[in-house]
Amino acid sequence: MPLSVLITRICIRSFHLTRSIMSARARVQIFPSSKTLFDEPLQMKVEGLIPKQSVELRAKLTDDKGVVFKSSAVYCADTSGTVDLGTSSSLSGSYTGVEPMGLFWSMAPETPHSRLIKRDTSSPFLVNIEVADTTDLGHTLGNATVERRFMVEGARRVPVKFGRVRGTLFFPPGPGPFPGVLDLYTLGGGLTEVRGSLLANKGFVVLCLAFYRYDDLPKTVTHFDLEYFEEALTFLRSLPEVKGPGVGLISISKSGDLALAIASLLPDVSATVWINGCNAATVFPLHCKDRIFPAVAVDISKIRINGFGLIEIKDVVTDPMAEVNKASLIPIEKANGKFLFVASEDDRNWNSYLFAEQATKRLKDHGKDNFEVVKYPKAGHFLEVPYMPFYPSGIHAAVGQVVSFGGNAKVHADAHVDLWRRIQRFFHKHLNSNSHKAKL
Ligand SMILES: CCCCCCCCCCCCCCCCCCCC(=O)SCCNC(=O)CCNC(=O)[C@H](O)C(C)(C)COP(=O)(O)OP(=O)(O)OC[C@H]1O[C@@H](n2cnc3c(N)ncnc32)[C@H](O)[C@@H]1OP(=O)(O)O
Repeated sequence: MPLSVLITRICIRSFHLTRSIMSARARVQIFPSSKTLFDEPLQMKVEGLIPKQSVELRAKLTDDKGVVFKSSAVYCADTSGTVDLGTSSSLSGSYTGVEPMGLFWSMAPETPHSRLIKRDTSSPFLVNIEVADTTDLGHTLGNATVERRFMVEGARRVPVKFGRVRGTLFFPPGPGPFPGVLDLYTLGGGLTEVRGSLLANKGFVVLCLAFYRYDDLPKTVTHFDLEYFEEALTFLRSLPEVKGPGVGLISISKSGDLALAIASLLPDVSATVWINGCNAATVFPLHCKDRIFPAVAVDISKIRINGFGLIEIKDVVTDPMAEVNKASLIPIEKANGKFLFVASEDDRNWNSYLFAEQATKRLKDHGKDNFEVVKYPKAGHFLEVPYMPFYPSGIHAAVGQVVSFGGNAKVHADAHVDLWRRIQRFFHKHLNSNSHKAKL
């Protein structure tokens, strides 16, 4: 190698070395604290950088199934050597622009098509934040660990085995009584505690209910029985901490039709949140004493492959209003409580937007106005809690293969934040609670 090239290389290396030594003490500041609830925003600042230094911020967590979720964003420090995520723009990476919580909602799984899994919400997620030089040396300049918790101090998590009922109960701190909410998740079975544990922090006793493939519940099902949900509601209402008689329901996807049936056919359900569900029984028949709601017909010729090579099943569930599906429709006009229908306009799992329209038309046709509707343009199927990593595709429990769930990451993340406020407001309003209202 010619001497001049060698000297140039040594100079470049020592320049990078000096830069990284100079900024090795970059401080990552987290406000209000490095220990926050999963659904709480936080502010992050990196100080002690070289003025105008280009850095990459990286976030990483490992979920309860061992899947690593990561995000990164490139920033340019200001003239005082600071990157403030509340005001600085990400120039490239997992997101661009000013996104104070971008490092959280834009995390993507290393194992493609994975959903962030938290099995036991009594422990937090630990998110590692790293600040790295963007030069080819890529030195770590600073780091921090952020704890994202699911339960406030004093909240209680109690696994439930009562009669046939299986799930987990979450109690807010204090003696109560609090309004009760039954949380139903989606197809695939198991138990999902994330939404329920966070909702309990807002002043509700929440029973996250498993309905199959969990503990000693059946591994597979051929139909659902309304009586199981009745047993769960009776149990929830019987708790001294629960203010009755009216309770709330929250559902998503497949459990949307279950929630409509529970609210319409069982007594004392005062408020039902339906997120991207259907207005007719789906996938499995629903047995309700002597009445059976058959599953709405599917047309698998409607399966298509989208531009990313992913299966799209949006039109596979046929129109619930079609003659062939009349017996599957849930008679929601029988419900005495209130409904919050939430529909994502880019739901590629099924046409939840149409189903919400049909449900509200049915209520109006029966002279009822006991509902609110919120629609999210460009949001996808899995609407969850704030800052949940976007889940645009995954293995579908009914299809057994990866399907597209739709949505735009940024719009979907904003919908999470907006919806979470609406859900709390809706439950506080209709479940007669005066506590926590001030915060909303
Ligand atoms: C072009 C060619 C195409 C060909 C396709 C042909 C297909 C034709 C069929 C067409 C049918 C079309 C029907 C359309 C109907 C559409 C409408 C249906 C309604 C919906 O859309 S519902 C939305 C669907 N939702 C999902 O799919 C959920 C997303 N997916 C997932 O969550 C997961 O991937 C899934 C599917 C649940 C499976 O994940 P998996 O890893 O297998 O399982 P789990 O992680 O859930 O469970 C593993 C294991 O852990 C136990 N478990 C669960 N929770 C807990 C807990 N909290 N604590 C402890 N243990 C837990 C669970 O019981 C499991 O134990 P096992 O012993 O059973 O392994």
